[in-house]
Formats: sequence, C-alpha cells, structure tokens
Amino acid sequence: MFSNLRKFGVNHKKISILHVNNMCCCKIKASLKRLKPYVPLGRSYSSLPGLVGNDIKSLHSVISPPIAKIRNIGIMAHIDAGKTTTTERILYYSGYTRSLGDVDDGDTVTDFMAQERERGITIQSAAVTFDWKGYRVNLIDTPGHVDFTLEVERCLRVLDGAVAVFDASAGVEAQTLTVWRQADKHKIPRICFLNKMDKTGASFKYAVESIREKLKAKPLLLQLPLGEGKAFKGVVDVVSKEKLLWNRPSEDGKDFERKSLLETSDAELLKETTEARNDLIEQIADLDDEFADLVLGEFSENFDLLPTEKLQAAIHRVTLAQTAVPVLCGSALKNKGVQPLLDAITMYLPSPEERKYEFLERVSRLLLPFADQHIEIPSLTAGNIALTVGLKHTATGDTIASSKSSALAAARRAGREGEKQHRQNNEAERLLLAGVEIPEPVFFCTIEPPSVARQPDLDYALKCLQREDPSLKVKQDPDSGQTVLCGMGELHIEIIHDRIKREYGLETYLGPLQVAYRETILNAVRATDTLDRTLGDKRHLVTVDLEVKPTETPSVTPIIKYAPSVSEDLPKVSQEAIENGIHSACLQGPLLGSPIQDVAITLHSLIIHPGTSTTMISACVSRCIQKALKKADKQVLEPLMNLEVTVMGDYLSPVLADLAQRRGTIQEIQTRQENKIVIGFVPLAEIMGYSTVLRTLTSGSATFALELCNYQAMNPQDQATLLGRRSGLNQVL
Ligand SMILES: Nc1nc2c(ncn2[C@@H]2O[C@H](COP(=O)(O)OP(=O)(O)OP(=O)(O)O)[C@@H](O)[C@H]2O)c(=O)[nH]1
Repeated sequence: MFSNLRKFGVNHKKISILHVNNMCCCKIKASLKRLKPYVPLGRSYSSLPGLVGNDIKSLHSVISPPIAKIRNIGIMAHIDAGKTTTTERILYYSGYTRSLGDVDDGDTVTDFMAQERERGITIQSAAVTFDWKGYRVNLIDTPGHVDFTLEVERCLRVLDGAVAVFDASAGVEAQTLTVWRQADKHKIPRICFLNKMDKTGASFKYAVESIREKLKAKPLLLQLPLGEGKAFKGVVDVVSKEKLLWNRPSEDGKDFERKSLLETSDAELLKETTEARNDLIEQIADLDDEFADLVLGEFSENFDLLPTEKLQAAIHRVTLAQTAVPVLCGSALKNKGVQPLLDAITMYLPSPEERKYEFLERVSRLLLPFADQHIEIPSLTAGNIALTVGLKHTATGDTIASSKSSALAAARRAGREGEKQHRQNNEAERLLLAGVEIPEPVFFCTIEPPSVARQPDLDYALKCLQREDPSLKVKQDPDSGQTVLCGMGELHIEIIHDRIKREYGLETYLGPLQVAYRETILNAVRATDTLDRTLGDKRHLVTVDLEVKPTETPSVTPIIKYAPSVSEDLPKVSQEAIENGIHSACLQGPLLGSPIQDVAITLHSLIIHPGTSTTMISACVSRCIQKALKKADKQVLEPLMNLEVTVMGDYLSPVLADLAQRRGTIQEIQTRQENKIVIGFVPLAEIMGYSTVLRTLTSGSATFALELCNYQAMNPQDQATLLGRRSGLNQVL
C-alpha cells in the first residue's frame, strides 16, 4: 500500500485526509516478512538518505525536510524508453546505491518483482526516496506497457511532477500519448528527457518535433546534444551556456566536465547556444508576464546579461503553469546527462506546497518505502509519500480521513452526500482527491485451483490482488460456477497467474483466453411479466410492463426512465429494487451472456401486491427485461484496438498483408528514418498472440503498441461465425 498524506484546509477548519493508493500491499506484506537488511541480488546499497546505520531516531531529521525542498515525482513513458535505467542512474548518482543496476541483467532496484526482473519490464510502480543537493526526492517508476495503464494513473494523481522519458530515436510513441493525456488530466507539471541519444538513429530534432506535433506541447530546449548516436558525448546547457562532457572512458559517469562556453574556443557552438538561449528567452517571455516585464525592461538590449537565476525562476513558473515543458537529453545507459536531469527535477518541478495543499497527518503505522525495503517511522510531515499497513477495507482510489467526523465533513463538502447538489463547488472538489478511472477489462478466462479444497485460498488471493489492482475483475460464471478472471490484456492475466503461484503458493489452471464482448439491441421492444409466488403464508405478486430500446448516444450502463403514472408514488425502496433488477438483467445479454450496453429502459406500469418483497420486485423486472431482450434484434459489439506497429521498411508488406487478414484497418503509414509506422485499428479478437507472429514476420525487428479504442458492432457474417463457434455448432472455424 502506498499513501500520500495530505491535509486540506477548508473554511478555516482542518480536515485530515489520507489518500490511499493500494499499490502493492501484497508486495509489502511479503517483504515485511523478510528481514529488513534484505539486499536483492547482492546489490550494494548506501545507507538510506541521511541515515547513519539504521538509527530510527536520526530519521526524525531525515523525514522532515522543509516542504519547499520536497519533490514527489513520477517517471513515465512508452514501454522500453528507459525509465528503469534512468531511475537506476538517478539512484546511483544520488548515493542511494553504490553500484549500477541494469534491466538487462535483471538487478535493478525498482523492478524488484520476480516477473519484472525476468521480463525486463516494469509491472508495478515502485517508490524510492533519495536526496539530491539538499532536496528530498520521492520518485516513482511506473510501467510503460498498456496492460498496466491503471498503475500509471493511480500514481499520477498523487504526484506533484513527472519526468516523461522518450526514446530519442522514436520520439513520441503510442503509450507516451496515453500517459501524457493522463498527466494532463491530473494537471501534472512535466519535464521531458530524451533518452537513448547514443542509439543509432537518435535525433534530438525529430523527437522535439514529435513532442510539439503529437503532444501539442511547447518544448523549452534547455539543452542541445553534443553529437548524436555513437558520437553523443554530452550536452550544452542553454540556460547557463556551459558545455557538459562525459568524455572519460570506462567511467560510471559520476564525474563529468562542466565548462563555460565563453572559456572554450568553440565559436560556432557559442553562437548556436546564444541563439538557442535567445529563442528560449523570447519563448518564455511570451508565456510569463513577470519575465516579459524583466526582459523588455532591463535586458532588452542584451539578453546575455540576463542572470541565469532569473531565467531559471521563469522556467519554473512556466513549467508549473504547464504552458510549456522543459526538454533535456542524455543516455541513461551510457551514463550521460542524468545529473543535469536531477538538477532540473529539483529546479523546475514544483514542491507539494506549490501544488496548493496543506499537509499533516498521523497514522498508527507508517513506513518509508525504499523499493522493496521499508523502514518504520513514527510520523511524517506533509508532502511525503509513505506506506501504511493494516487497512483491511480500503481499496485503490479511496480517500481516508483521520476520524469519522472528518470523513463525514469531507463527504458533505464534496457533495457526495444527499443529493450531490454541491458537486460543482470547487472548494469541495479540492477536498477529495480524484478517484482513478478504472478501465474496463477486455479479456477474460476461467481460473481453477489445484483442488476444490484450495478454492478458499484462491478466493483470498484474488481478493487481495483485486484490492491492489482494480483493473483486475473477478466474477463467477453463473452457469458453470467457475471463477472468471477479467483483465487488461494477455500479459496482465499471465502476470496475475504467476503471482498467485509465487506469492500465494497456488498452482492454478487457466482456461483459454477470451475476448470480453458486449451486446446491444437494434430495435425497441415491449414486454410484460407477472411474478406470483407464495412463500410460507406470504404472497408476492408483481406485474411489470416495460420497454427496452437502443440509445442514440453510447452508454455503458442502462438509462432508466419511468412513465409519470409509475414515478408518482414510487417508494424509494421499490425504485432501488427496480434498478437492481435492471442492472442485473443487463449484465448478461441473450447472445453471449455478455453485458448489454447502449439501451434505455422505460417502465410503463408496475403493480405491486402489498407485502411483496423487494427481491421479488427485482426478480420480476429482471425477468421481464430478459424477455424483451430475447425478442429484440440483437447485435454483438467487439473491442476495437488502436494499433501502432513500428517496422523496418523491408518488412512492411508482410505486416500489412497479415493485418488485412486480421480484419485490420490501416489509417496511416508514417516514415521515421528507416522505419515505417503503421497506424490503424484491429479487432482485439484477431490480435491475440500477435507478438509471436510479428516477431516471425519481421525477424524480431518490429514493435507494436495496442490500446482499447472503443466497442464496435460486428458485421453480420463475423457475428454469425462467432455465435456458431460459441454454441459449439461450428467447431472447425
Ligand atoms: N542505447 C540505449 N539503450 C538504453 C538506454 N536506456 C535504456 N536502454 C535500454 O532499453 C531497454 C529498456 O530499458 P528500461 O530501462 O527497462 O525501460 P523502461 O522504460 O523502464 O521499460 P518498461 O518498464 O518495461 O516500460 C533496455 O534494454 C535498456 O538497456 C539508453 O540510454 N541508450
């Protein structure tokens, strides 16, 4: 579990709120069982920031830095852009680790889950805390794979700033767009780090253009690269007009040379940098009035005289206002450019104070996270990130308060009580942190324990995993009684399966992976139904008359309407019973047993015999809807994915031919150096196991990214094939 502790002041009354992100409770539980001095894979760690030995007392001084000196930062990017490698370098240069970890060797600090080390990818976010030049930085490395989007989102909403890492040879990639949009949603100030400048094909200019075009952001070029690809050897600091060179062979990059360009004889570079600095100044003056006054007044004749600190302060303000994003570059793998990135994090990203929250909280057990190690601490000042344990009923997205009365006050102020009439109240909205948007799962499969006796153990494991990861859904198949896992993708389900084995000691069996379809209807239908049942000496009698019709605009949940004669004297309990009946009927459509969407239900009449239970009302409404749905013309909706394939030009034809066979639609083919970027849509059902096929088709040289676009109607022929296959009539297809 991962918590951000925040206290909000409203109308001069303080309400203490602890916002909980149920991030890795199992991971925490597992590691708490281990002895504290656990050091994974023989890595060498320095003492935790400012700590002499493990003296908890000295933690007091360590855990309470002034708020202005705290930075809560996330690292986000497309898969494989180099977040984990960059984080490793950051930890090394800050003194948190004494040796450099490598994702390719599987010994990084933040990718500490076994699955992460084996696969070389980040699955769960990991938090680490370190100090840099008098600042306390709480940093979170988030996953880049689309299956773990929720993990990124739940981190973003508790952060004050983020570093977006890019592969400089690829620029903005599909998942970068997704995380960028999430960061926009949570209004997170950002810095861009163009990583992999050493890679063949790396292009600073191309990557900057893609930020401008695809992210619609205004890049502030704070650095220029010295060389690209194999020739990359350092950067020029445009703000201070200095040259930073990592030119010593076989170095860990800790030492580098910083020299003012005025002291070098490189007139060409000085000229180029002066022009870049002048452009930067003009760009910022356009965005920041305070800076514009300064520039147009004192320094209008000669920008060179403008003090570096004034320019830095203006960059900070513009970054905070999110009107532009600072851009830096480097090569984490080759240990170049990471220290200036750290400087930029502390200099340009905001402190929690600047994000306008008041902070203070005290809970019974608090732990400071250091990846998979934790240290218990007595208290924590605001602006920090900490873990807490033992909260049995909280789940990701909850906001928890210090007492019942403060929780009630918080709920009241946020308009979550009563008629929710105060929802628009800005002050109230500040009070509760935004919940996470949980994406709908698109895949499901059955899961079985090794024996019936172990079913309770499996239920327990799944309950824990679900609290931690709300994008995982678990349900019961009403016909077979089997447990069904619903997840975001093949990899997501695979990882859950693996975790159940490793963390809960349960060898489970997964059924075949199936796509989560949905259903809708094409015409309006009306139905009536009567339920008449005597239980004991009580008669339950309900008669329902209702209409189900398609909605004009998409709606995942049914739209419920009442004819005036019904709504007049309808008691609240009966209304609840009706709505429960409607929702449960819409969970299982008549074609595939998939959820029904895009329907509106109007209740024309309802006659309830006195003494009829609410359960019977729900049952009758539900049965009547099922009856209506059966009569209607029905349509299967299938998940359609946005697909982006990056492939070498030579392999384009087989990739396109293959996509055509998968019912794919190509929207655009872009050229990026020697690569082609194929952008289009493809039904999810056709793309299972695509990574293996793509590897074979392109000799392993292509990569792809998938993201749910929407649900679309299947054409009649494909629908007939699917229904035939599902009913077992057409096994051959
Ligand atoms: N050439 C080059 N390769 C790099 C650089 N940084 C990282 N890599 C390599 O890129 C691959 C991915 O690096 P990671 O650090 O795991 O990337 P990530 O963004 O954390 O990946 P996910 O967590 O899976 O999203 C690894 O093989 C790294 O060695 C770099 O600066 N230059």
